[in-house]
Amino acid sequence: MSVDAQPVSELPDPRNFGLPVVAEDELPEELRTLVARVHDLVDAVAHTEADTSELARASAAVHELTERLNVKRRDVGAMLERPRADGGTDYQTLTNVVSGVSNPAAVPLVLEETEDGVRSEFTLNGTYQGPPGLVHGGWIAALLDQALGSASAAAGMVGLTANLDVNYRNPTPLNAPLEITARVTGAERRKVHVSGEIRHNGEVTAEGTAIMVRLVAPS
Ligand SMILES: CCCCC/C=C\C/C=C\C/C=C\C/C=C\CCCC(=O)SCCNC(=O)CCNC(=O)[C@H](O)C(C)(C)COP(=O)(O)OP(=O)(O)OC[C@H]1O[C@@H](n2cnc3c(N)ncnc32)[C@H](O)[C@@H]1OP(=O)(O)O
Repeated sequence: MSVDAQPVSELPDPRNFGLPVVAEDELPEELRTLVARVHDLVDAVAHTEADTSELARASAAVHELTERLNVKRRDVGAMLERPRADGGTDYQTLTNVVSGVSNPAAVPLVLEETEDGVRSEFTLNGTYQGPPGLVHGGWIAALLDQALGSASAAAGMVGLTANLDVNYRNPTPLNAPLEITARVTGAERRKVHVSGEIRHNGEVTAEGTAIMVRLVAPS
């Protein structure tokens, strides 16, 4: 495969796409704590066997809380801006459902840059259940999509997924340590070819390839 697309050193500025940007240090620690607690709450609700009066009390409390938080809402599409170790700037969608820092539904997946791409270790609780005790295949695809897109972005080539191909090799367990890795394998014009895997105890449970099509900032 030919590699004739030169990676750009800087990611495109989301402001050029009309998106609001939030600096990482503007994000209060209290929000991060709330996100982590609501993440645990979802798992608790999914699995609770509390009695009906307890359920009614919890339901009223959550409803009241939702109304309070909705009084002041962030724009959809807000991007989180943070400095990179190499002096550049990294951007992430703040509410991304797989890795968004402010999204309690997110895994959350914290992808670190490696020599050849990106990598993360993570564990999925019962919220992500598909077959009994196993991770839902759609979420496996979402995790791979995120890692593949991040590998492309880490190489300076931010794009949208045009094509995603996933093979499920072995069941992916809940509540067990998992590893995800992804890298760019080639690029031609605006197409970026990426591949990645999810592993449990070193064994591949799922692998994926994708074609990301690089974004062109509006002029
Ligand atoms: C939105 C602004 C964001 C600003 C961001 C700034 C900074 C962000 C920084 C970091 C982000 C970090 C990480 C990102 C991590 C994860 C991302 C998650 C990824 C997703 O979750 S993303 C959601 C799902 N995704 C979509 O929502 C896409 C819907 N779709 C489209 O929006 C268009 O379809 C598009 C844009 C894909 C292409 O459209 P287009 O008009 O721009 O390009 P065009 O058609 O000319 O194709 C150009 C070349 O791609 C080939 N090509 C096209 N389609 C193909 C296909 N299906 N299969 C194989 N090849 C294909 C053609 O054959 C041609 O190839 P060739 O050069 O060889 O002729």
